[in-house]
Amino acid sequence: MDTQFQELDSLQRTLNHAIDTFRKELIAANLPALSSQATEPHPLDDNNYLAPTRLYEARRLAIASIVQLKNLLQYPFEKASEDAYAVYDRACVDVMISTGLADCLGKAPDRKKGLHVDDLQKELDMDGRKLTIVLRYLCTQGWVRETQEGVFALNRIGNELLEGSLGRGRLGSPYVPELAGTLVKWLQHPEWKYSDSVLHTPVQIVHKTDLSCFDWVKTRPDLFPYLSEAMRAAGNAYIRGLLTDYPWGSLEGQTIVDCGGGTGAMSIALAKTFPSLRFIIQDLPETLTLAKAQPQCRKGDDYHYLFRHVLHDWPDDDATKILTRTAEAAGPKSKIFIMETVSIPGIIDTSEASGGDDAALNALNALNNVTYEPVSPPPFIPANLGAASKHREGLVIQLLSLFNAQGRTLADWKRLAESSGLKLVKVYSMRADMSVIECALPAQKTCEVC
Ligand SMILES: C[S@@+](CC[C@H](N)C(=O)[O-])C[C@H]1O[C@@H](n2cnc3c(N)ncnc32)[C@H](O)[C@@H]1O
Repeated sequence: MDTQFQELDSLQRTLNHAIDTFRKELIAANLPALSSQATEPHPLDDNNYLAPTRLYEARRLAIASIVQLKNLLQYPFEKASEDAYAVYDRACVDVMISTGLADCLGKAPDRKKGLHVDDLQKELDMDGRKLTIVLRYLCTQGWVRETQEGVFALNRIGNELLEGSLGRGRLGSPYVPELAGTLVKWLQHPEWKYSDSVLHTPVQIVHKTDLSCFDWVKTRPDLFPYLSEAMRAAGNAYIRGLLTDYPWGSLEGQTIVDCGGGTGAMSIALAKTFPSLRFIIQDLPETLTLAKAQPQCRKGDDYHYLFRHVLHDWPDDDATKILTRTAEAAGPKSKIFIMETVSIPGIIDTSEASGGDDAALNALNALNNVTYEPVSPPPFIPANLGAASKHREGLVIQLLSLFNAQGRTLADWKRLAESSGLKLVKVYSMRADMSVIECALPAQKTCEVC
């Protein structure tokens, strides 16, 4: 390889290989080609479809290399300009959802052709001149396309903005732009900047309250439907990966206590797939502060404990209290399942020692469909696959704003388990935005119950 263009060549090779693999896998899985202009979602868009491992990884690698290439090639001033206006990305998507614009385009008599802004003006009672500018901006993000001057159609991915979709539920999480808007002030707050208290977050600044996020939400029942939709979306978007990439079947006949299980979405999905498993869903009608957290009343070897998207809401001190109560209740045979994101530092390996492009691309070819293992990134691709993990890191920063919560790496999860009297047994990667971090009592701990 010409070393002068090493980075460009390596990224191009990764992208080509990832796209070739993606195409082959689509054919092997008997799936249709992707089209941005299709009106119906592609089978890959369905949260109930689980992509074969090679297809899943090829897609992530392609996205990672496309954005690395963009960063390499783009005029830096234009990148800065894009970020200067990025706030409008979200604002224009909000316009699509909140004004009924997306649903209107979704109901166009000819969805492929779309609707003229004059028709949109009549239907929505909004100024067509202004809507044109909003819609042209949304074209740059891929949500819509302009089929003729002034005529706009919803692209395939735009289905995710329609009523009832998971994406719309995710976007409905209230006050996110306002919370993001206080980040600068909060990070430099004279008294709070080193605090990890749930009482010292952007929530208190935005809502001018002394209450924690959980307590403040109780004063706003009008927000409950949006919060529960956002939670449902976060939990269900990758449900098939969550059900497949951990050997839940090995727990046949046993009982899982779903701690902070909310409306039980995870337990219900598991119960449907593994009917011999039994579940106890624990949550509180009103969320307690950790100070009031109760000891776990289901004790001993008869129980395993599941925490999905619970510990990510809490700073380390509180998360340690939750897991310590669980360790006290667990028996030597109990498993503690933490289903959360394991943050990976975005380090880029450019050394020859990594085996170069070939090692990673061969690893992609060698993936089987029995066990899911993420491939190690090729040179010039960050270890966390960069842009392909933006949605995961986005959740982490949102939770930081809401709860002072922490993004945890593998080392952080291990430390948290150990400081709570548990040991980390194994991390199962999943075709999902979270992993199963399996913990248990250390061998020497004797069960207080049995
Ligand atoms: C982000 S939701 C996750 C819900 C569910 N595990 C899922 O994945 O769909 C966090 C849940 O933790 C619950 N929670 C918070 N504090 C709690 C406490 N002290 N005791 C029990 N549940 C609590 C909340 O009520 C909420 O249902």
